[in-house]
Amino acid sequence: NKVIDLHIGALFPLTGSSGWLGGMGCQPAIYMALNDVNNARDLLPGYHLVLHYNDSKCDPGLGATVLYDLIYEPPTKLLILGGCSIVCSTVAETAKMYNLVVIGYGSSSPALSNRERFPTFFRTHPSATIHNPTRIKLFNKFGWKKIAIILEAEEVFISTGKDFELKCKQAGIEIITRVSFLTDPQDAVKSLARQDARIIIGMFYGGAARKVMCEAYKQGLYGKQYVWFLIGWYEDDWYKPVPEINCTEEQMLKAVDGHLTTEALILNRDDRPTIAGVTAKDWQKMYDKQLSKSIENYDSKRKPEGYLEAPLAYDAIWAVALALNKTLPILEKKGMKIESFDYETGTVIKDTMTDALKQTQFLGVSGLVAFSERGDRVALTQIEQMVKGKYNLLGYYDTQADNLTWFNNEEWLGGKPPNDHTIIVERL
Ligand SMILES: CC1(C)CO[C@@H](CC(=O)O)CN1
Repeated sequence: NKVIDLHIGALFPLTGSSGWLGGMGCQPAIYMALNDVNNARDLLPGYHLVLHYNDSKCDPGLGATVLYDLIYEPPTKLLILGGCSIVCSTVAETAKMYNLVVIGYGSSSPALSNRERFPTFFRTHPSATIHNPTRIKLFNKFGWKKIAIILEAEEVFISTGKDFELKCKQAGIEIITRVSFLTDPQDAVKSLARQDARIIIGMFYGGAARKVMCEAYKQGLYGKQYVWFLIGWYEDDWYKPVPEINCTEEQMLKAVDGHLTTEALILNRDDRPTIAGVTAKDWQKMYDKQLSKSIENYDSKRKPEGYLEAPLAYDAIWAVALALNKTLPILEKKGMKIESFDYETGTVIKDTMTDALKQTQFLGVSGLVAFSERGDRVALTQIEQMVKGKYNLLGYYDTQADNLTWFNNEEWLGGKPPNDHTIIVERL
């Protein structure tokens, strides 16, 4: 019997001059998943998923126009996949007017957890706020109660910083100072020094991280009395100076020595077979092969942007397929067909899809895939420490279970964890 096509829209940040251009790395993973889903025997019987995509350039304005193209050019799309946070905000805000579910595979902004604004938004990419409970868990572990924050004035860091301060207050942790900068962190670092900050949380992109840590070197905000918490998803040699940084590599190494990082775990770490039918490690080999086919003279040392998030894109298609699979029989009972969906009257289908996504759970290549009430990805976080230019794995944290797996690999320059402020020893 005839196979019916179900059409999905997607926006990839492929070209463009700013923001996260992760479409390059994510698109091949999405096609891998489409292939696997369409070949899976007992999934979506009688249906075939077809993808229609446009380049968003990680630009919200262009994102809106190409969303309209996807909506107004036949065939009708059932849902939309989105990448960059700033594009997903525009797309998810608009898409709900067309009864469209939106799945973010590359969107980390905390703002997207707003269920009033984005009632049909789900994401396989964890929100940036996932770092915050992990940071607080470590403060409690090492007895730090006075914390300083320095952040780059970007929406994602401002909203993560707000969530962080709220959680610190709830945990009885004092924020002794919070500073931000647009492009030059010199004054911000100066005020950290003035406030005698010792435990410092840095929220900024990799480029700004180089400037901050070079400034920290110049102002002596490094060494055995300090702990810097940085973000863990920078490229491996992020601390190596680039022309505009006036610190040598060895000065940078001194500044970054001993810092801790937190990041969401977005590649399954054990050897269980994932939804792809293979382990995450084996999947990555297949993905690498796919990349070398889709990017001419692909250099496996220069990973494309989106390489890290590719498992999230792969799992997003599986989440859609499994949720759709759950939706079919429910619609049948209502005498409805999924292929009858249209933007004006599709409310019941959209609601059934949303309910199905809320219950969707599976072991994806990116780890256990599950969504919170607000559509946020549930995930573990990973904690590392840089020692002499190399990151050592310190542990994992499961926020939901408040469970810290710790390997006792940490090294302190002063032989023990630094204090969070100057201890005045009374000479009796
Ligand atoms: C870990 C990172 C780099 C965070 O930003 C995401 C992009 C975005 O949130 O717009 C992609 N993944």
